[in-house]
Amino acid sequence: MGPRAGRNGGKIMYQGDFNGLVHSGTTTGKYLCTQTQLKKNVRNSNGWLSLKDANLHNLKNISISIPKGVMTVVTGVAGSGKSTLINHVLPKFYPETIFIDQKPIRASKRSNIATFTGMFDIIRRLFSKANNVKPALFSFNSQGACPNCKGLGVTYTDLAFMDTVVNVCEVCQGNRFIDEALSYKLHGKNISEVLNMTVDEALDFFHEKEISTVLKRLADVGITYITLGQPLNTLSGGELQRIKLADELESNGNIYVLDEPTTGLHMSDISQLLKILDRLVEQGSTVIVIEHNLDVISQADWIIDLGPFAGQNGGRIMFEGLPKDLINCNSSITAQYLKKYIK
Ligand SMILES: Nc1ncnc2c1ncn2[C@@H]1O[C@H](COP(=O)(O)OP(=O)(O)OP(=O)(O)O)[C@@H](O)[C@H]1O
Repeated sequence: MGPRAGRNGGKIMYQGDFNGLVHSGTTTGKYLCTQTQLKKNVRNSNGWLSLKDANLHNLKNISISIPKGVMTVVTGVAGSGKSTLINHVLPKFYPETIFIDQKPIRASKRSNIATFTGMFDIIRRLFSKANNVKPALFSFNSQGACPNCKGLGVTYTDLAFMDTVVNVCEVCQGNRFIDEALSYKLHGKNISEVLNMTVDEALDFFHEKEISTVLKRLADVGITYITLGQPLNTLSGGELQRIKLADELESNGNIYVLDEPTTGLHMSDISQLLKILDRLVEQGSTVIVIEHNLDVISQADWIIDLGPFAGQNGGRIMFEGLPKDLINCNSSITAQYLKKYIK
């Protein structure tokens, strides 16, 4: 399916056998043709995070140093202790660690990209100033809300023993606002039309620095095609992860952890994710990724491999060091796979 995401997707790009897909010229086909290579120029660390005597769950009293200012990938078979070490032990030593995951941001049906990024407050102020009325009139959470759907744009009908039925609000026709709010315009568009703009369209529409900076960050992580008003609870895990990363793009000196961030991502999404992680590192942050995906492992500056097996048969450090040296580590299962699949 493709060719891209959101409104720009939804078309069948190819159907047939695997061989045909490889030669189809589609984005998926092109990625299947490319051979993964180990990163040649790894970055140097600018310090170390030190974890001592970790014995939680299956960890065998291990002590380890994780390089700062580079991307470390933590590998090992399922159940070897990766999450225990990085998600549970690391924050005990470094509570400032920031976890970026694919989980819902806020379950609220009312949150969207515009509210989450703080852009909506600025947009409401612009509407207010242009029309000399209160900003609250342009809020679907208060004064401007359609009274029938309470600003949700849809109504929910609970049916016993069946899924809730969702209908477009018959009063506002899904645009969430009362008529008075919709009668006011900013550069020729009403507030509902603005929320229906994609990030790309909004970048053309808004020239105010406060808004375009936020929009640019979203575009940088590939969120160009989502409308400002799309509820956060309808975004995919990969999209949520990118929105969280967009929020961090200007930060530096932080410690970020991502636990299997490639889950559910297409190969082209993975290369975009790697570019974002690189940008965080270039800005002076430390990135630690727990991953099984060879495309990510191959781009590490430093690798920590746990094993040898799962549960009580795991919890030991099999390897820590540069990716090129892992290849020669005979006791590591990860090394055997790296040798097979990576040039
Ligand atoms: N809360 C817990 N209590 C007891 N044992 C646990 C707990 N959490 C994890 N374990 C065990 O510790 C071991 C390591 O689990 P962990 O989740 O760290 O593995 P992992 O390498 O991250 O695996 P995966 O790749 O499947 O996520 C496993 O045997 C697991 O069953």
